[in-house]
Amino acid sequence: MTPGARVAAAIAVLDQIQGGAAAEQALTAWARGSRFAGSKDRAAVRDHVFDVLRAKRSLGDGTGRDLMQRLAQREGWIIEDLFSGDGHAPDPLTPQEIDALAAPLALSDAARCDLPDWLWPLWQDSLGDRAETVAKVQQGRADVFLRVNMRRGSVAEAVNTLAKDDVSVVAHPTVAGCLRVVANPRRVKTSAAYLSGLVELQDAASQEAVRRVAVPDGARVLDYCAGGGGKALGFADLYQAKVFAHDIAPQRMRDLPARAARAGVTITTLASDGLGALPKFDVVFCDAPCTGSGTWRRAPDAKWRLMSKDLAAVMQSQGEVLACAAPLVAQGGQLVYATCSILADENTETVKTFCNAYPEWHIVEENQRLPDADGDGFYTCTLHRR
Ligand SMILES: C[S@@+](CC[C@H](N)C(=O)[O-])C[C@H]1O[C@@H](n2cnc3c(N)ncnc32)[C@H](O)[C@@H]1O
Repeated sequence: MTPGARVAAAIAVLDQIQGGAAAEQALTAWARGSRFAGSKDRAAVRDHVFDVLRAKRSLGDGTGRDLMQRLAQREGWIIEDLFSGDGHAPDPLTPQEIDALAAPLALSDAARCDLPDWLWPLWQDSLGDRAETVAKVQQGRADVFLRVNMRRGSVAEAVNTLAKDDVSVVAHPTVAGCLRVVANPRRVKTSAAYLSGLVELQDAASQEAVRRVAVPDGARVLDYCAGGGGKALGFADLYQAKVFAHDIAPQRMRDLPARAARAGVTITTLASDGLGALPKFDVVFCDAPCTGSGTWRRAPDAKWRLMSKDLAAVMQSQGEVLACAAPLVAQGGQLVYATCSILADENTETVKTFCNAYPEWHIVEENQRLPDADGDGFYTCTLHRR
């Protein structure tokens, strides 16, 4: 596909999304109907779509065609070359479009920061004088990070094995065993290092969250909201612990046995029924359902789809998770609450509400990481029983 044809494809996908389709579904539907598109074309179209979605409001929030014109302008691309009308490229700009593009957009603070109006005050309450900076970080792309699985080899072995597949990495500045992919991130999943379990895809912030937990040798660790099992795999790799995984939706853990086998670790999945009758756990890690506001660079349509009623529902789930997980913690054990959100309502406020309802629990350590060049936003709070 020519660069113009890729822009035309992105316009079609963006129109679907602006019409209410989810981004991943719209991209998948386009790819299915475009068998002529190679992997580089699909990647380029996806990048265009996601670059627009991260900054949809500050680009003027119009049709797919309007948005791609504004993106091209922002990126300094030669618009006439892309909107040429040649082959499968979009039609040339009309005189009205040329005038519209020349006029600066009148943007509210929320639009400039690419957030929905209803969320902007909550965002400011949560982030104070960093509200704008953090919002603007989320307008850009996030790097891909890998966790070296120490059970399979060393960091040096991982770096060398990845290099053989042309995947270049550098060490994360603060998180041990974490590598930033600096070339060919799309080759990771087919690389020998990944297929042999030497590296796992995981954001630096999630890796740091697992490393923050002090897990004694022989401890029983429960990843209570395991989902795909990223945190459980991290615990099993890093600590001499017996690791268990649970999720209210057990089908989300379906790939975990294969992932654990690839990593060379043992993780026991547990059903909700009978969980309370099992011996208690020394660590119960609750990677609670959340808005994902710390990861919106990776899933940018989530911030546009989120409604205030969704935030209320997610906060209710978070309270339920803590209330159900707390009794599973052994005497002297730790309850760790975590989210990949940066909204105080889902973090400090949820924990405060829990501690008010269950005063036997108190906060021992709290950490809020904000999204930046070195990873996503992530919150952890360790609670002990009095
Ligand atoms: C943020 S995701 C977990 C991500 C996962 N830990 C990982 O690292 O890939 C939250 C998970 O919590 C689960 N969940 C939601 N409500 C729950 C509940 N009441 N009890 C247990 N799990 C719950 C969801 O099914 C979802 O898989």
